[in-house]
Amino acid sequence: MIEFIDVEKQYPNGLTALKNINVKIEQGEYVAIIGLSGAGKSTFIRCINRMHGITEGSIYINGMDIRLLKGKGVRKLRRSIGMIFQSFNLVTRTTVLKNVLVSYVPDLPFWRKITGIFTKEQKINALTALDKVGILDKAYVRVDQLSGGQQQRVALARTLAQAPQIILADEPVASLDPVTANLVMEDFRKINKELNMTVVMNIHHVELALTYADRIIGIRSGEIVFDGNASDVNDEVLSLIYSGQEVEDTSANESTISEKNPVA
Ligand SMILES: Nc1ncnc2c1ncn2[C@@H]1O[C@H](COP(=O)(O)OP(=O)(O)OP(=O)(O)O)[C@@H](O)[C@H]1O
Repeated sequence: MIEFIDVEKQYPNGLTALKNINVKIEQGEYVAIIGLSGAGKSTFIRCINRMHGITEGSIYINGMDIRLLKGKGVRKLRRSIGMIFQSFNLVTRTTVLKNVLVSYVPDLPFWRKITGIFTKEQKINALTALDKVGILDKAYVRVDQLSGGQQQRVALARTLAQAPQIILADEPVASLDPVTANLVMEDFRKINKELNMTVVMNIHHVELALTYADRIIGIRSGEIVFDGNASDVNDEVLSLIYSGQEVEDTSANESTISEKNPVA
């Protein structure tokens, strides 16, 4: 379980990116974080794996106060949490399989790191991860010969090979065409349901969020203004998240939603 208690995050320049954050995410949930650009979505996600430190409050992961972790503890935490980025973060001049095997590098003894020798079990796990995201046939293909969607699947397989309990995804489909974006979102859902991995994803595309995630957290100006089932998100909720208007103000909601078109 991920638990935020009275969390505040202030950047060194004085900007408060998160405030009064109290939220619990159970193991196996699929949560989409939505909100305007600059609302604090990336900051929220990056606090979970200590890419960003918080300034007030606590974050517990499976009962462990991650604020108390030091060097080795932080590295261990990050290995137990997969992270997927919009830009895939792959080594494009080498094969798909090698990119997935990279997830084992921190666990290798020094002599293996420099020789690049992986165990049979690691190779099987890497191939199994590629199979899970449907690109086993691409294992020996160079990454730069793959489409964007296939590359994001390699990134997902690399994360899976790490066997994390939690996957954080920062705009994972933002650079993909609509059809491929749906396929990748489908992969996330499959992994979430079949392997009971928690998925916490930032996403600008509201329609995709509502289609694939079970729970939506709406952040506005660093605060959670909506937290509920995807099926409970309606135009009024979207207006609250995206325009800051109160739910009662229905007359203005319609025009604001169509103007900003957050559901497109
Ligand atoms: N390293 C930083 N130093 C100072 N301010 C930052 C830093 N990173 C982010 N911010 C600010 O914190 C606020 C929240 O940023 P964040 O990236 O979390 O928003 P976001 O909702 O993910 O936005 P986007 O959808 O555009 O990625 C913004 O005002 C941003 O300018």
